[in-house]
Amino acid sequence: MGYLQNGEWNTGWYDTSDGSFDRPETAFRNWVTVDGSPGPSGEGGFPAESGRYHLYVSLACPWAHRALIVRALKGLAGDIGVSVVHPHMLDEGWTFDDSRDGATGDKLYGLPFLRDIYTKAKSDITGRVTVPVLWDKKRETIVSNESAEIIVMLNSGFDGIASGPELNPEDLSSEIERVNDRVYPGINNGVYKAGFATKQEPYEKAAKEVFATLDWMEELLAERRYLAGDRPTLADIRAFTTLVRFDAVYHGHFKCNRRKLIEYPNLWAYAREIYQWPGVGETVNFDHIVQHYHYSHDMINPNRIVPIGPADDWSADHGRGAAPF
Ligand SMILES: N[C@@H](CCC(=O)N[C@@H](CS)C(=O)NCC(=O)O)C(=O)O
Repeated sequence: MGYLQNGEWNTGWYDTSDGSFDRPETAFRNWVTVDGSPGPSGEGGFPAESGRYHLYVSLACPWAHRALIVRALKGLAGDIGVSVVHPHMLDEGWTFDDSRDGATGDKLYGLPFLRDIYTKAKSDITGRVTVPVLWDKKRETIVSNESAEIIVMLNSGFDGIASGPELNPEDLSSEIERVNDRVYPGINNGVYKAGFATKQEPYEKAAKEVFATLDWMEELLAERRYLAGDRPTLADIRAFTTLVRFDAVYHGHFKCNRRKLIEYPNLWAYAREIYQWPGVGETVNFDHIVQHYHYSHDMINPNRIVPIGPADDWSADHGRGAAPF
């Protein structure tokens, strides 16, 4: 674990001296658009082109996982390449060690560390070195390292190249926003707030919020098939990457242990359905997920014992009918 300061690597963990974890802002906020015009933030000059962009991901990371799922659902696997880091994130940060199954090394430049991709984009950069990264091979720079925006680009910035379902439909936009505004603080970031807390009070506040949010989602799914309505949207992808890690990692390692995902009938069937959509199961790597968290966070798990894990059956029939696409 560490961060870049003026392009130099420093080892160090987040400042949690007040007992709570605050997620830092993201550095690169440009957008791929159909014609290269600027998006809602950053600068323009990143037009959609097959073969031009590359994703750097960890298969352990829920934020990177969002991008991998949308890439798969939008039929972009042949247009956007992927490099996968090693699941252990220690003093060097994310590395391109390819010795573990599923880790690919840096397919573009053969660099040793993900931080080298950040300094290649900006030699004097200050900030954390996070996944996912959407890289532009032509301009040799980072387009974006904000997953919430990368998935919107993959859904709609590649029109004419992408196929597959519309995951950000205009008519559901206010519901998508309403759901995201609850799911992000409640569970996506909420599990981290519980897990990284170093004092009792912030831990309890976050953990209770996790379960209040899961209870709310469980009830919502009794009324509608997907979180924002009758069709799957980016809100479901954003929820799924937390749900799929829940029993394996967040329940134990992050102390979100009031209930397991499999104890919520609607949520568990819903999560299994998404897992079983064409292309999604292939993006889930439980070995990287379980290894990463238990091995990398030595302030939570100093002996690096990796638990044997639950035996949740993700391929069991979900009973919710045919896949929507
Ligand atoms: N806001 C970012 C957060 C990404 C993020 O925090 N990724 C984690 C892995 S799950 C990471 O790379 N952490 C490394 C670090 O913080 O140094 C996004 O959603 O893309």
